[in-house]
Amino acid sequence: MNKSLNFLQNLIKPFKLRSSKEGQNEEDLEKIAQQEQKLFPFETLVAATKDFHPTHKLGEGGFGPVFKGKLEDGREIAVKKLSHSSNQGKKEFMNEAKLLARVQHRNVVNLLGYCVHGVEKLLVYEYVSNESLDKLLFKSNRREELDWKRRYDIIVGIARGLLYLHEDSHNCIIHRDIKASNILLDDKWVPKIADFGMARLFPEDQTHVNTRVAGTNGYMAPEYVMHGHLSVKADVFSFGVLVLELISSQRNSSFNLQVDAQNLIDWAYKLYKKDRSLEIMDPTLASSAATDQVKMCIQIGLLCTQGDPQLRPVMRRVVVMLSKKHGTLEEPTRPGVPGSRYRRSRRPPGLSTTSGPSGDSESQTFESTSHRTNTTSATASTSSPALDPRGKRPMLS
Ligand SMILES: Nc1ncnc2c1ncn2[C@@H]1O[C@H](COP(=O)(O)OP(=O)(O)OP(=O)(O)O)[C@@H](O)[C@H]1O
Repeated sequence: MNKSLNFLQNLIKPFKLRSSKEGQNEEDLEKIAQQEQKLFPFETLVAATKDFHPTHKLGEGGFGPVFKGKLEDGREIAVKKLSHSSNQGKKEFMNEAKLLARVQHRNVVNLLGYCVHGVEKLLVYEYVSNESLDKLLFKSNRREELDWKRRYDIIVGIARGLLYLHEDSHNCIIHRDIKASNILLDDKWVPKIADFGMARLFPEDQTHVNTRVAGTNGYMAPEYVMHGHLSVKADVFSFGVLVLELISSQRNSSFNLQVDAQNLIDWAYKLYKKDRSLEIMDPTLASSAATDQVKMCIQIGLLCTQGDPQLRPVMRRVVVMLSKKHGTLEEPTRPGVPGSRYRRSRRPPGLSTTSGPSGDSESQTFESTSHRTNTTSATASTSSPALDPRGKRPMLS
């Protein structure tokens, strides 16, 4: 009896082995497929963030809270829990997130993957260790750490990241929300553009909940605020504002000098016309600044913020201009009046929001609103000027 049992067991052994190996293989394949699809299991994110513990919270943006986490393999991540107001279906969200996870550039915050769990939709980003640019530039006493060389490298890095989004990624991505708080710096001061592609994830984005107190942010191109005309030139405008902010350490939106100017770019333009543009420079840069380079960057900032979008350079040209040691650049024309991404009340998307015909958006007071306008980010064709009323993709007019 024992003999025959042994015989039987020996007969079954190889099959048993094979089936457990197959099981292992299946598991491995599943893992590979998950990695390929950039799909994170919810439990992995729960474990990484200690169940989204408040002490792990990095902050809260218009799209929801962000938590710091650590994966089992040691990688640090930032997990963004999207607010439930995204009406996007699961499948569509996954498709869009998968697409965005393919966007990879040294100057863009990498989206490592995503997760859907019940009603929860989460995005998993690489963790960027230094502060966001606005905190360093405007809110801390660490401003001096940003000497001219660092600021110049940051300007060049943002320009390259934007060029990639506009021209070199698989789709043209118009960011629509370039501003100092959306630039994260890593431990080597490399700037990384955050929050790209959000309009793809919030297609009905006029329902986007924004819990923060709204205010003028002063980065939005006038043609976009007033007429809903969206093109890569809207990002170029915001980039120009950012360049001038980086040089002056002043926010365009809360520009408060006792000078005869509406805002920072207006002030910079007036001084430029008098050949005194260097006066906008942050005094802490005096010892580190290469004045010719600073002047050139001011001129580039002014070229990018010109009122007429046609006259603004594309990012490829900006990157070339920044790489020039010397050489003449064209003369900037009058700057446009920047607007705000917030509006007073809900109006049909695409219509004028905050800035009146007089263009005095900077002097207006904006009320807190529970809705964000459709101005986050879009994927579009470079030549598409008009805005998709659903806020997702610009359409050909
Ligand atoms: N990948 C990341 N690495 C490190 N910190 C991050 C990362 N992404 C976001 N954060 C931090 O999380 C906080 C919230 O970021 P989030 O981008 O959601 O909002 P925001 O930029 O403050 O506002 P908005 O939604 O208007 O752009 C910020 O303090 C930001 O610095």
